[in-house]
Amino acid sequence: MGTVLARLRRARVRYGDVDALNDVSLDLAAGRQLAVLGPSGAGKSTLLRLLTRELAPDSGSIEWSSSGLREGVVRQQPLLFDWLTIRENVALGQQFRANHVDQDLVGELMDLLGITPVAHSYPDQVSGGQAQRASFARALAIRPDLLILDEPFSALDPAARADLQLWLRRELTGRGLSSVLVTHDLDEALVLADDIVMIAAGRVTRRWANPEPAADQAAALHHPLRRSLREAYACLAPATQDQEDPRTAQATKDRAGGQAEDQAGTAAGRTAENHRAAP
Ligand SMILES: Nc1ncnc2c1ncn2[C@@H]1O[C@H](COP(=O)(O)OP(=O)(O)OP(=O)(O)O)[C@@H](O)[C@H]1O
Repeated sequence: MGTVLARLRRARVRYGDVDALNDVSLDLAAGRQLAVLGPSGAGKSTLLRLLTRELAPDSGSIEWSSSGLREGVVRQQPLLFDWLTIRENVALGQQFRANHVDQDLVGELMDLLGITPVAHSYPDQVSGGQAQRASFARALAIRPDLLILDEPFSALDPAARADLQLWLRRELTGRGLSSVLVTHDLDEALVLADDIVMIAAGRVTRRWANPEPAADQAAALHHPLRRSLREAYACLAPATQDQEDPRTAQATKDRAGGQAEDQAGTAAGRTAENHRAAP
């Protein structure tokens, strides 16, 4: 593995009596995408707050490869300023950081994200998908080394979500960026992540390497790691076990070989799992 941007070692964060994170060790490698899965209250947001430096560990450590690393953040809601146009919102991160706006880059990102037609609109005049695209453009406009993504697709409709996920994967790879994505969507993790960790009760409980991310959400349904992720997640959140995802039901029907293929998938999943995420 190449350069490590950030290294957490045995990090612990407490809020009063609550251990929100406990004994978490992770490497964020340059050019790799990490997905963090886990049920509600597992500690995912707390982990992101360490990475955005809003918090420091109570014990253990977080070491950065450089003090000048740039982090772009995209959250569940776009968090745009209502009194600024979409273009002004996109440029805002640059303005804050450098007191200078690279208008060419802003224009290029808006083109890439398909929001140039709404450049002069205000946030309450655009769709939720367009607003979230503006939030991605704003994060990328600071030329980040690391993108921190806190369920950035969860408020989007399925078509916009799939579209933006594919766009993001291409951009992350094309620009050589690293990302940390918190998501509840296993298929999203399979599309976007090279490494996947599961957190429960503040601890990392499982790690997977994903040597071949799925091409899209439909391909994720047949991904060799899917069963393993699903089983691990179901153990943590029993309610999800009974709720058959309609996409899974269709995928199951599609499988001609049924059980034989399941076994092959599980075996392949195990092989991929053995190639574990560091450390
Ligand atoms: N400011 C706070 N004060 C006290 N306890 C907190 C605070 N923030 C989070 N917690 C607790 O810390 C634990 C981890 O919370 P965190 O928000 O990191 O979980 P999460 O995995 O992001 O959950 P969700 O998926 O619901 O957003 C939970 O038990 C939560 O109740």
